Amino acid sequence: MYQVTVQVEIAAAHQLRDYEGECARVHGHTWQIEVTVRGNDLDPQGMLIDFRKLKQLVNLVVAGYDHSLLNDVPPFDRVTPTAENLAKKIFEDIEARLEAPGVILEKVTVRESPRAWATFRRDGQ
Ligand SMILES: Nc1nc2c(c(=O)[nH]1)N=C([C@H](O)[C@H](O)COP(=O)(O)OP(=O)(O)OP(=O)(O)O)CN2
Ligand SMILES: [Zn+2]
Repeated sequence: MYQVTVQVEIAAAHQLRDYEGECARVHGHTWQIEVTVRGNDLDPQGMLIDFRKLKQLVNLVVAGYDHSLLNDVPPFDRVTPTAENLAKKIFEDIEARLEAPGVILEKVTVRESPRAWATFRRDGQ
């Protein structure tokens, strides 16, 4: 089994709702979004999926969040933009658009900083 991982970055502000502490105020992060796919078979070029194709897809999915206040961008106008919620939403959006036979989306990790991150993956995977 092979795994391929790519990472992209966005700059965005957010604020936590119903939260006691300074993170309830608007503040920003350079969010790192790490996406891992897996599969058993390589194409004739020896790739599970081209890094560039996967990065393009991730960039497409997160483009609407870059340089935004996440709390203004659906669904985060209703759902608090925690790293966990962002990871799940990005996972679902990538999964819906991933057109690569035999390539399965394994996990999405969203880092607010090098010291704090959240990962979403499907149960049992
Ligand atoms: N489980 C989660 N906990 C917290 C989240 C989150 O998304 N999921 N988010 C926050 C805040 O956004 C906060 O900006 C991040 O908190 P923290 O990592 O503590 O940020 P600091 O910059 O203060 O951390 P240092 O490591 O001290 O620099 C809070 N919790
Ligand atoms: Zn934050």
